[in-house]
Amino acid sequence: MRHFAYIINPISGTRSKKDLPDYVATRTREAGFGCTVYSSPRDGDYSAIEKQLMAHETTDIVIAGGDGTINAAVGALRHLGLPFGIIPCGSGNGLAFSAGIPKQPRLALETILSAAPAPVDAYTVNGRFACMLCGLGLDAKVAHDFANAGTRGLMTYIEKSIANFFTAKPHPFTLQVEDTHYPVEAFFISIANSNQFGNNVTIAPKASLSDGLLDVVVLAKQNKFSLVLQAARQCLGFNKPRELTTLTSGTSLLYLQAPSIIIHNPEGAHLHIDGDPVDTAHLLDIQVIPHAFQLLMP
Ligand SMILES: Nc1ncnc2c1ncn2[C@@H]1O[C@H](COP(=O)(O)OP(=O)(O)OP(=O)(O)O)[C@@H](O)[C@H]1O
Repeated sequence: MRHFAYIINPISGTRSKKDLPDYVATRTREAGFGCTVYSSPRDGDYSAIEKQLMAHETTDIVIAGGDGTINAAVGALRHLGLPFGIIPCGSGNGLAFSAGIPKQPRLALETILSAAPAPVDAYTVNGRFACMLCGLGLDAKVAHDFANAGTRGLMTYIEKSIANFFTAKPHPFTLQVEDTHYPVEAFFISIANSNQFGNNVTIAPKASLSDGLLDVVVLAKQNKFSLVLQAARQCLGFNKPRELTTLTSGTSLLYLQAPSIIIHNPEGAHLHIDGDPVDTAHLLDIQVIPHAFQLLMP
């Protein structure tokens, strides 16, 4: 018999999750399966939960949280080889929405109970697990401010994005794909596995969750009006990915796909991984992990 483990983050997003444990347990048992409900560990240490998963002969792991919770749970538990499901309960829910998982927790649960697992890529940033989107510069600074804001949710995210937009300054970077080096001053660099930032705002509309490629988007130094226009063109899917070797210097928006990339970050621009702020580095080695885990998705 299938046995579902639900890992619920009590603080992600803004929606109350008070009734969620009872709801998922009742509905899962009604469907004829076993289940256990856990709270996500605040410190990201999943070793105690892992022991429980094995003791209960768990067959499926369902994460109710945002991208940060998915990152921590999948990074810690994917070696078990069990399929993951997502009930989107975060502020952005980029991976869940990229995978077409419904926003409503009840519908997401029905998808999980009936879906077949499909492989999804992930990647590492200097060896650290990432599954959705990481970024350097402006959006990472927003992630740092968001984490310190005291409130979560979309409105807080928008407020922090607007405040940072007006003060943002470009940073020097060098992109390295195989033997090609491309120096660029940029407001931000996003490296996406999913096709969006979250909340269905696309950053790399062509990004596939399972093509073995990362989508890299760079917004280079330009005036802020042009920055908005270029970002809008990218979000609306007007740009096509190009080879780094074909880009001329002075290009205001770079969009490329590669299985790995090295980014030199001499000024130590802020870094986020899956929406959570992390310590930055002067050299970032980013490598895709093809078919890193199985996701229950429509
Ligand atoms: N039991 C817990 N108590 C308190 N904090 C927790 C707990 N479990 C996880 N966390 C923290 O919750 C934070 C937010 O999680 P998550 O990223 O999933 O939500 P979000 O930021 O609201 O959504 P999204 O990432 O989709 O924008 C993470 O930084 C994580 O460390």
